Amino acid sequence: MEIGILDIIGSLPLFEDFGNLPTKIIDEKNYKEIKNLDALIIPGGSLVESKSLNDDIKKEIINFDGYIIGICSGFQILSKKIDIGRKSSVPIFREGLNLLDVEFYPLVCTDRVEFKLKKSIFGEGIGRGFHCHTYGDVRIVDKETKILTVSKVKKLNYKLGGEKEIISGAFKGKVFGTMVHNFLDNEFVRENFLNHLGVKKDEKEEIFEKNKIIKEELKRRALKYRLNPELTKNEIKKDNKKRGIVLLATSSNSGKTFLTTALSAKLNGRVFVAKIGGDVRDIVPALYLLREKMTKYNSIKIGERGWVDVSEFLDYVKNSNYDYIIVEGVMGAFTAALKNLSSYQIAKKLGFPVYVVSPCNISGIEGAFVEAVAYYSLLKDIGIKVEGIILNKVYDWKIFDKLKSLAKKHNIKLYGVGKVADEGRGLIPEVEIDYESFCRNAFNVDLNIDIPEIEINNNINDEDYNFIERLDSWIRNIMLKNK
Ligand SMILES: NC(=O)CC[C@H](N)C(=O)O
Repeated sequence: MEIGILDIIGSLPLFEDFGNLPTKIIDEKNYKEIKNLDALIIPGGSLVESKSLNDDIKKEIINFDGYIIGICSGFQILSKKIDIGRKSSVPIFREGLNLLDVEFYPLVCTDRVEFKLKKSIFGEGIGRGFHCHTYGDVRIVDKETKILTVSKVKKLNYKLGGEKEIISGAFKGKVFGTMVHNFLDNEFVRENFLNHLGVKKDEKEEIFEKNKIIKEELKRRALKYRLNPELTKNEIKKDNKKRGIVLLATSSNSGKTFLTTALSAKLNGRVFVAKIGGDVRDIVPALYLLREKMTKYNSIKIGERGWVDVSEFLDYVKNSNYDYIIVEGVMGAFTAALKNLSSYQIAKKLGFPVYVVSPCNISGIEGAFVEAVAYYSLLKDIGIKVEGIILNKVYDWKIFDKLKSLAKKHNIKLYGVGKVADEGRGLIPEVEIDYESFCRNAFNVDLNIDIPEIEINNNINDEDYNFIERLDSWIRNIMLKNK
């Protein structure tokens, strides 16, 4: 039994376990072997956005007569066409392989879901998994293609609504696709599939053995190691310390995702990235680069958005063997503070040191610095350990240097990250993202910040946050000085 997993530019072959079924890596070099497989799994990623499939690979997949299982991006490329024109006034269609009579349109969903599996070679029943996509409006356009999965979702396009059922998967003949990550990790799904393939107990063990070996190989091929070959040898634990930070911004669109990715690219050690709130799409580039799995611990709840609460998160990272924990905030640090739904409140509960990220493209470098200093001071007042400021999208280093000297005089650590020369569509997370290009750009960033040791004691200080009072006393102090 040989089950292939596609490992090409833009794919996420370790984003989930795929039931531990893959036994063979199929890449840009050995794609001719697809025809010898019993089944091919096409993982998620940015296969459409990265234009990952060349004509030769396309041909092999189209002519393959075994089972094809596409997950998320892997499902999208099996379709007729995908409109990736999110935030565009006209659709931007990309052609799929036309193996399923399905069309895709923009619909953001990042929920953990329960899905109903319709009768198929995977059996039928209720399973669990998660959604993490931008183009998730699945429209079946021909009767020959049937519904495979229906997911229960609560949040679509960022809006929390009531619970709703949406079509999340389709199949026709031996071609299957679903938007549900962890689909094959549902034991009944995997067992039914193996039974259908006629796999007996011994052979199943063999599959799992081979799977362990190829997973190690896939990890070695992570973009992080391809970019930093020296880390392949050195990446051993130096000490038992855990280091970590939270990136809090002065606004949304500050480039936190880019910085999280940039940090993940160069750190020498095991890196765990997490997102405050539900938008796990933001940490996928880092997971792409590191070739780490998406788990429920990668998203910290804020109100009803997100996957695990702070205490569950802290327990998990405390008992993990990660060396670095990088947490990305959502929106600005104080957005929704009066509803007790802001990133700074989560950062405070975590107790990790914070960097203030301030983008220079709206109020200029000077304005960005002023805003960042205000945030810095208020966060400190609130009792958060602020480690420094990162000005992002710096366009003039002379101006930056002047501010840096000033910051130094006041003992504030100030870092700058230059503007990315050409921010094409594929480099804007909210619009369209090509993981390979985004991560390569992030790797080129020169950002050498201190990541302090953290103490995780999980005695969460559940004080009743009264933001207005905090703000009041902070303003009073400023006004006093001005008198
Ligand atoms: N997780 C994924 O595979 C994402 C698929 C695709 N890039 C989307 O955003 O819709």
